[in-house]
Amino acid sequence: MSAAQTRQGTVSLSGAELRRGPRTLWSGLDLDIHPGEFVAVLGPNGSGKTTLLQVLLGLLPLSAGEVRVHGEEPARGSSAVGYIPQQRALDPLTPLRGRDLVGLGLDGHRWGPGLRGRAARRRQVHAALAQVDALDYADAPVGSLSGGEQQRLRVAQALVGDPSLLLADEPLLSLDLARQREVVDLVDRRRRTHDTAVVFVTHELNPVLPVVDRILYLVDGRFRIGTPDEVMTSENLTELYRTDVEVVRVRGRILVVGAEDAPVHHHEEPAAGRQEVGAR
Ligand SMILES: Nc1ncnc2c1ncn2[C@@H]1O[C@H](COP(=O)(O)OP(=O)(O)OP(=O)(O)O)[C@@H](O)[C@H]1O
Repeated sequence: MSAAQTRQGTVSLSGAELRRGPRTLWSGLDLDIHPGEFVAVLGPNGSGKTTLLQVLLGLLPLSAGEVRVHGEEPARGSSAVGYIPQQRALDPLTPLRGRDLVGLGLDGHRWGPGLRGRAARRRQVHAALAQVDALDYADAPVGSLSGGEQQRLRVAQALVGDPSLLLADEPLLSLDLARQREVVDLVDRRRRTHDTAVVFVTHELNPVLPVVDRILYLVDGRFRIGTPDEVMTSENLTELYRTDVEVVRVRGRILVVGAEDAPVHHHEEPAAGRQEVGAR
């Protein structure tokens, strides 16, 4: 990576605007995301979180402003960007093994045919499976695996191309607390060991709170960007939701009261050993 690209950050949005039909999802968005940084994207349904990932993937152009990923316009199929799409249940009858699913993350990238390409590919898939501790079930049909095991494989699929930017769209959906923590830990470990920048769309802030650096909170065209302590205040959320909202901190967790669709988990029990707020 060149010095200019490093200075610019992994992701750079300036004056970014996205309109869909008559709606402006967001505008005037300035955000630089640095190598190794963990950014959580929060917001109610339809606030444009997935759309933001689509822009960073090069699938959707901005309506106005500029976006750069690694200093360049985002390009579809870049191996420098790993993507965990929103979870769809895998067909229980799908004939894929875990190993095959992870290998799909390499297709369309850099492996040519031939023996050397195949051996390198096998090594790469093995390393990604090892990174998420999924070697034990790598040869089982994916449809027979638990939700948590399937999610580990999706993380491995996103990491197999050795990306320097990881985009994750609600990767905690329908996982229990222990599995949520495992996925968050895997992603956190990856960005610490490889300096991979992370953009993590989530409805549940508390599971990522101990690892998150900054939050982008989108509500109906308005947004706030900052550390959890900067963003998660009653004043900010009252302004964003345009209704009285109270943000309460209880035993290191953040509860949002008053905005019915606020994407923060209200009911989970605190997890032992994870009491700190936004601390790294
Ligand atoms: N192809 C499209 N054409 C027009 N509008 C669209 C299109 N795709 C999405 N939208 C609209 O853009 C808005 C933002 O959608 P997006 O999926 O980004 O929201 P989100 O914040 O990810 O929501 P959720 O939490 O429900 O996943 C929604 O109102 C959606 O209906």
